[in-house]
Order: sequence, then structure tokens, then C-alpha cells
Amino acid sequence: MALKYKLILASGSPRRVDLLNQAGIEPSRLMPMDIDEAPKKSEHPRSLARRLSTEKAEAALAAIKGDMTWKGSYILAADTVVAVGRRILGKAEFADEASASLYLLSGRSHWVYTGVCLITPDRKVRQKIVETKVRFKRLSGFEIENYLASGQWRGKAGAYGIQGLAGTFVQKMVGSYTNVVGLPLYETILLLTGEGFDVHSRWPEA
Ligand SMILES: Cc1cn([C@H]2C[C@H](O)[C@@H](COP(=O)(O)OP(=O)(O)OP(=O)(O)O)O2)c(=O)[nH]c1=O
Repeated sequence: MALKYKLILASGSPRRVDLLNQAGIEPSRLMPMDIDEAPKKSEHPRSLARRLSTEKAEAALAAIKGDMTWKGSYILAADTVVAVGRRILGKAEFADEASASLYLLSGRSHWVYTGVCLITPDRKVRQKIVETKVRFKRLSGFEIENYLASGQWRGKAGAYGIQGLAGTFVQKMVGSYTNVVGLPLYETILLLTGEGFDVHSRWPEA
């Protein structure tokens, strides 16, 4: 898809850039937004994905405020959350946290929620929250140790990346694969083309 517009990707995730490129879209600018990603007390994982994707897009909009170079640009942001039931499995900082996450995912199903938020040049907000159900096989201690040694858990929600070695753990998946990797392409294109989205609010012109 050849985008006629300037697109700011409010992200530092190399996966999101790759996925957009896969769809034929080259962001004009990458703006990683450093926001507090801690869930609120008893916040549902779906609500968290919605809130954080909105906050990332909003932060990018605030950052370009008054800069005429970016007038007329779209802003795209996403947030991926992994959860077992309502229990949110964040990005592990250390191997022991990653290990705990993998033991929890072993032999059961979990949900991956990605919130995608697009702000249009006329500052309308288009948003989608996409859900994928993933079932992991039962993982042996050896498989977990081996995975931890690969380092592929770093910087990823739930401490795994389906696009790498952890792809071999997946027994079953229902829903979008690209959603799990960090940006659901089908829905993102719908947002960009202006079809099938939820309008929540409108922000003033940057
Ligand atoms: C579950 C899963 C997540 N991930 C990644 C996607 C996201 O980069 C990351 C989830 O963290 P996010 O907070 O959604 O994104 P991020 O901090 O990496 O990037 P940014 O906020 O700047 O956009 O986990 C995979 O790459 N593969 C997977 O299978």
C-alpha cells in the first residue's frame, strides 16, 4: 500500500517497523515514546493495551506540537500486552522473571492484546484493540533454560517472541499472528484507510 501521507510511528520497536515495511509502508519518522507502562490497579489487559497505545500516540502528538514539518502527518502507536486470564505478563527485565513467565505460559492458553491508535492529520483518533489466543505446549525445564539462554525474551511482552524460537512452543493460535508480533496488519490497514474503527475523541490541532 503506497501511503500518500507522512506517517510518524510513535515506537522504538523494530518489529513494528518491520511489520509496517511488510505492508509496504515506510514511516517518515520514528518517535519512541518513553511512557510509564505500569498497569493500574485491577486494570484489564485489554484496557491497558488501549490506554498505553493512546498515551504513546498522544505523547508523540504533544512532542510535534508547533513543528510545521509534521503538520498533516498521521501518528501511529501500538501496545502489546500478554495475559493469562487477567494476570498481565510484562516485559521481563531479568532472566528469573522471564523464567517465571515461561513457566506460567507452559501448557496453557493465554491472550495477546494489541492496542493500535492512529491520529489523523485532522486530529481524529482511530483505534482498535485486537485479541489473539495462543496455546503453548508444556515446556520442559530444559526448553525453558535453552530459551532463556537465547536471550530472545528480552524486550518482549510475556518474555517470548513468537517470530523466533518460541514459535516452536505454539500448539494452537486463534486470531492474528501479526497482532502477537506487535502490530496487527489487517486492522492497522483498516485504520489507515479509514474503515471499521472506533472513534473515541478528537484532539486539538498540533
Ligand atoms: C508476544 C510478543 C511480543 N513481542 C514484542 C512486541 C513489542 O515490541 C513488545 C511489547 O512491548 P510494547 O510496550 O508493546 O512495545 P515496545 O516497548 O517494544 O515498543 P514501543 O512502545 O516503543 O512501540 O513485545 C514480540 O516481538 N513477539 C511476541 O511474540
